[in-house]
Amino acid sequence: FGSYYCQPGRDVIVHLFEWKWTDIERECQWLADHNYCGVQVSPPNEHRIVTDPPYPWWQRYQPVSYTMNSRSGSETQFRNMVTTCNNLGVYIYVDGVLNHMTGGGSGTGSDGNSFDGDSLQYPGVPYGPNDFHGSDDCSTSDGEIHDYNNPTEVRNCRLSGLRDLDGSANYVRDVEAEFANRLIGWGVAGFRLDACKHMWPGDLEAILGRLNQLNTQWFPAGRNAYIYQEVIDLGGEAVKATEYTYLGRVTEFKHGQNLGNVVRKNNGQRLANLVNFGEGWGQLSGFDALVFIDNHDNQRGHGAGGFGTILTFFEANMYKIATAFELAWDYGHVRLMSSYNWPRNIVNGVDTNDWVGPPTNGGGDTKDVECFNGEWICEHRWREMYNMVRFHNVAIGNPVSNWWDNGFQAIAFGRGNRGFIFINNEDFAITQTLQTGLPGGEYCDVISCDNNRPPCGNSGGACRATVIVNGDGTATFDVPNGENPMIAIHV
Ligand SMILES: O=C(NCCCOc1c(-c2ccc(O)c(O)c2)oc2cc(O)cc(O)c2c1=O)[C@@H]1CCCN1C(=O)/C=C/c1ccc(O)c(O)c1
Ligand SMILES: [Ca+2]
Repeated sequence: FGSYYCQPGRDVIVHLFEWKWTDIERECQWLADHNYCGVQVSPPNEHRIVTDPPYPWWQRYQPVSYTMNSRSGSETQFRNMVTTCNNLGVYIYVDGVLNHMTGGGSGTGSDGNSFDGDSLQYPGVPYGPNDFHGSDDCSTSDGEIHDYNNPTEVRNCRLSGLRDLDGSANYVRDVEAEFANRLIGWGVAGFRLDACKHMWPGDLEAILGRLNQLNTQWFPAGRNAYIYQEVIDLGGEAVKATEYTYLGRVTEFKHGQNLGNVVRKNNGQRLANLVNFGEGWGQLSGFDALVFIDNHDNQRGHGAGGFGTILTFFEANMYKIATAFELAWDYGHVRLMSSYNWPRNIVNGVDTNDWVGPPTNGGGDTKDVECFNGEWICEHRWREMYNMVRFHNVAIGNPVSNWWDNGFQAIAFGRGNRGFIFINNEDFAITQTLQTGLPGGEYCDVISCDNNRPPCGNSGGACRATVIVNGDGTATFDVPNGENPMIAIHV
């Protein structure tokens, strides 16, 4: 389940976090025009409506049932989005929350179904007490996870109060597989499975074994759903990401942590050290890894070294450096984050507003997306991002080549004869003549310009001088420091 299907020349997926289905449907034309492979969407099934704090983003991660009315829209809107996007060759990956239901307390979900977390009643499914882990599965006094060095506790006890489903029960496995198969029938291409660290690999295996193959209206016959499992493994815990790689891909959280530390120059880290970035840094095999700079949770300061490590749109210049490297490098399946803005307020290392949900008119609705209006960040639409997606696509299948570094904070490397990038994270400009491996000719810097070949397109005056590659493949790079300290060229 670790291999994925993209239209030719496409590869990168983007997480349109908390976008409504109607907005994603509209965005798929632009995503097709810019050769993105697909979109990760927020959990589409019925979720709790949390009012204290008011409508936090993590209410989506408290399922009430598997019916399809959520903050992002209705079943019809979801199915229309899948059809429109699939017809454009932009595929949909669903965020599946299979480990748990809600926390304690009772109420009504986003699709009008009641629930009672205290008595373990979810009539919208239906689930009852028998479908959850109990004291014979979880041995802690309060039923909560406390010891992350106890793999049974991590799987069978409650994660921050969330009612923990018994994934060993055939009924639970059948119900969850039926939910996934319903979506597969509509044309969904795969799933991001939430909180897999808290599920037994064997239980996940049983659910995946129940999945149908993808809808042949859009996919070749015999293709399995693409599966990537969220396992937050930064080392130091009993549960390892490698326990899940036999089932599909696994999120590699060390990737964003390492790149954040290197680009921030934390504890003497150097860009030159990236020469063997990937498995050489103790990360998963690139063929098992789903990689990213930040995700919806750690962009809010949770985990992975908190605010001093993970890079986000708040640190835009460093974020673009890390993303350009990630897209030019040849490791893992890349997922870009696309965020909404919120009033970050760090007090004693914690963001007091880390719960804030997407832009709303109040009352837990979500406003229509308008990129760059101060509310929706749309990182995937930043020129530096979508132009490096094109670099990434052009370079697919070509090895890293012609590596150069200055031993410190400046590097350059190519991808066969397809592309070449120079990244200068020093605090001074650098001029260097290097072997690029590219055919001779005139190239535009795709970081600052619109096009890869003249006419470069001025992109608001940002476009820097062109790069002349000589017949022998050498070229001279004049790379500034500071804002966008990179030059990237490709055929
Ligand atoms: O302080 C919080 N949580 C306690 C810290 C535990 O963090 C959580 C982890 C978590 C954190 C670190 C780990 O190493 C780990 O194995 C699990 O995974 C979740 C997954 C969910 O589907 C729903 C959740 O509420 C959580 C969660 O609370 C706040 C308030 C409740 C939601 N939440 C949160 O912070 C919500 C976080 C969250 C929500 C969805 C995610 O997919 C995710 O990765 C994190
Ligand atoms: Ca569990």
